[in-house]
Amino acid sequence: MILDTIAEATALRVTQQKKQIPPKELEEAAIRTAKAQHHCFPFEQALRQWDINFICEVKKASPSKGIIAEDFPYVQIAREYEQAGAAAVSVLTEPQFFLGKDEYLEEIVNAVKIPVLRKDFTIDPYQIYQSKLLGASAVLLICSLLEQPVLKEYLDICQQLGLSALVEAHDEQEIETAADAGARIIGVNNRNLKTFDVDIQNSRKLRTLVPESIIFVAESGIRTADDVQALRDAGVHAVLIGETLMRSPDKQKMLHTLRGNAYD
Ligand SMILES: O=P(O)(O)OC[C@@H](O)[C@@H](O)c1c[nH]c2ccccc12
Repeated sequence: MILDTIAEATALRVTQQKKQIPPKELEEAAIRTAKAQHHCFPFEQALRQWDINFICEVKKASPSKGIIAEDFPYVQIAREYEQAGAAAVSVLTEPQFFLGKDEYLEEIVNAVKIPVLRKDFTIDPYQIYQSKLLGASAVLLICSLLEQPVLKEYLDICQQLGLSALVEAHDEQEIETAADAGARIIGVNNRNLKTFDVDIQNSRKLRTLVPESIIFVAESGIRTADDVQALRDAGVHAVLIGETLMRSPDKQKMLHTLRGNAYD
């Protein structure tokens, strides 16, 4: 199964990275960085600004779609998202299956003012400390990769670092796990990471299971203004959109169209 394969590759990557910078050293540096900042969780705040808020993703490729963007001026793309009114940017850093890089994230953080989510497959606390040092405002925690006590432990580390966590759930059971662990932001993925099937109704169906005190993000497969409207009507706080924007030559115009106020 693809998710297990990606998780295994990630574990190998982290093992290699630990030889460069030992975990203790990385952890201490991240905690120092956090202490020098005030903890205001900008990612979380950004997702409660408007009736619906856009997290726009910078993604070159994916295992289900192959190469999405041949031409990949990632900093420029992030700037366009910001100019078009995105609430936050999501950056894939997984190198093998999504052709991401930590450097993309670092450069984008330095180029935009809106908060940046590090999209990677978190299976080790090392990656959370790393994300802090790369300048991310949030990390992704995928429920199906993390057992219950581990999820809670990772959320505590995020809290200590002033990092937000987007906790990804795919079904009723995972939503319960996420809420029990204390997630403040739950993302429901419309793409089943085991089969790659996309069903945009998934996040609508599961919306009512998440209390209003927790931010609800609908993720994946969002293509049209009607999709966005349906999710707005269902009361989601934010949508996470990658491919539709990455394939669009005019990202600013596409974001306006999706929002339902095309200026043409
Ligand atoms: O490109 P899309 O269909 O708009 O989807 C974006 C985002 O939701 C998707 O990239 C994603 C959601 N959860 C993930 C977990 C890992 C990697 C990627 C993802």
